[in-house]
Amino acid sequence: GAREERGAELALGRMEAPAIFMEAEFYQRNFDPREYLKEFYSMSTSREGASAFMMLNLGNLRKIFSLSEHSRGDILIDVGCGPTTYQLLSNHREMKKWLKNEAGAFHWEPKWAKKQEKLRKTVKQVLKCDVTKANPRGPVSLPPADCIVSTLCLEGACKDLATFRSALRNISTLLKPGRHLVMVTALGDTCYSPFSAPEVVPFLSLCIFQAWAG
Ligand SMILES: C[S@@+](CC[C@H](N)C(=O)[O-])C[C@H]1O[C@@H](n2cnc3c(N)ncnc32)[C@H](O)[C@@H]1O
Repeated sequence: GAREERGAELALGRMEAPAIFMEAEFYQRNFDPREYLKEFYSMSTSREGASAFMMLNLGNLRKIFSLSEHSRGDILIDVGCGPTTYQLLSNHREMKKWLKNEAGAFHWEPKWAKKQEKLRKTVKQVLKCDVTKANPRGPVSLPPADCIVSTLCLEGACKDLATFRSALRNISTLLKPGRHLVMVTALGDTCYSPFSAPEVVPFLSLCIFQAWAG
C-alpha cells in the first residue's frame, strides 16, 4: 500500500548519495563468515558497539515477531541469512526471557546450548540465493513463504538504488501475497567491511513491508 511505499522511499532515499558500493560478486570472493561472526557477534566487552547493535536488532525482531500477524504460518524464509542465527532465535520464547535481563546478567551460552537442537530441527533447507536475480532461489522450487526476514543483506548486495528496488521486487516473489517482509537494514551506509571493526555503529531501522500481489 501507499504507506509501505513511503516507508521504502524513506529507507531508499538515503542511498542516493555518491558512494562506493559493494557488488554481489564482492561477497562471492571476499566474505569471510568466521571473521564476520568474530567481528560482529562475539558479544565481548571489547566489541560494545557490535553487541549493542545486535541487542537492538534482537529487541526489534522480538517485538515484530510477538505480533501474531507476523508469526502466523509455516514457512519463513531468511534471505541473506549468512552465518548468523539470531534473526531466527529472536522468534523463540526463551530468547524473549533472555532479552529482558540486564546486559550484565545475561548468559548467552546456556540459552544457546538449549536452542541449538531446536533450531537445527526448525531449519528445513539452506539454499543459495541471489537477490539480484529475478528468480532469487534459482531452479529450486519452494512453497511461498508466510514471512520473509532479511537482515543486513540488501544494502551489501545492491550497488545502487535501482538494484535495491529490484532486489525488493525479486525477494517479494518468494512471499505469499499479503504477507510480510521483515527487514533489518543499516541506512546511509555506503560500504561495509566484513573484516574489520566498524568505526561507528550505523543508524539502524527496522521496516515491515506489506507484500504486494502480482
Ligand atoms: C552482512 S551479512 C548479513 C548476515 C546476517 N543476515 C546478519 O544479519 O548478520 C550479508 C549477507 O548477505 C549475503 N549476500 C550478499 N550478496 C547477496 C546476494 N546478491 N544475494 C543474496 N545474499 C547475498 C551475504 O552472503 C551475507 O550472508
